[in-house]
Amino acid sequence: MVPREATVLHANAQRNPEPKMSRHEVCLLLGATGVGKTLLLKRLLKLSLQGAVEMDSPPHTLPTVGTNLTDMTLRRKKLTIRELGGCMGPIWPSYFNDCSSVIFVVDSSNIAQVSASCIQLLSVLSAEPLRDASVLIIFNKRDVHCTMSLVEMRSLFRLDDVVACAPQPITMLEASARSGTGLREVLAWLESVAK
Ligand SMILES: Nc1nc2c(ncn2[C@@H]2O[C@H](COP(=O)(O)OP(=O)(O)OP(=O)(O)O)[C@@H](O)[C@H]2O)c(=O)[nH]1
Ligand SMILES: [Mg+2]
Repeated sequence: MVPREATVLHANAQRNPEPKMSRHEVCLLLGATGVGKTLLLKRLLKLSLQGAVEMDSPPHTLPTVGTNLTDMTLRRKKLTIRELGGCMGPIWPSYFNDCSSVIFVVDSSNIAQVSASCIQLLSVLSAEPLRDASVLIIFNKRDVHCTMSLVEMRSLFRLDDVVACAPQPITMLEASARSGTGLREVLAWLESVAK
């Protein structure tokens, strides 16, 4: 049996949606399997707590089967980040109602997966409950060699048109959850959406 990340599994989320979370703002962390969401979350939490992260060997992660909730306090504002495992893709929309922001992670080193991720991104951006959400697209794994440049990816997948047509305010960032590049910018974006 495949070991799994310790998560809260809501397999019946469509039939029995969770009660509304009134605690804090919720930011959804979405993206295909293996793009680096859990590692990113671990790094961001450490960075928010310690102000710096030692980028030695990255902590081990396992595929998230279910959801992974992390509370953060950013400049005295509370934010809950809810990672939805890539394998949960078909039921992501069950979680769209109670969030105010979305981070969508793309593995920019996996060119075969990028086009599928862009299609997934389009369906997220066109979801009615997310109409007013702030959106951050992270091109992760920029530490891996031989990846396409962000300019090439934007042009190949017409990302500038996608962003221009979307109703949401969208920010795009390059990052590496492994090396730490771009994580401060991600944290600054989270601070801007936390209330
Ligand atoms: N080189 C490199 N590897 C990364 C980076 N981010 C994550 N990884 C690795 O990618 C693998 C998958 O990372 P996870 O964080 O578990 O991926 P995930 O998006 O949470 O996957 P699911 O939970 O299955 O949806 C792990 O081996 C990570 O160490 C990065 O920026 N660079
Ligand atoms: Mg995960």
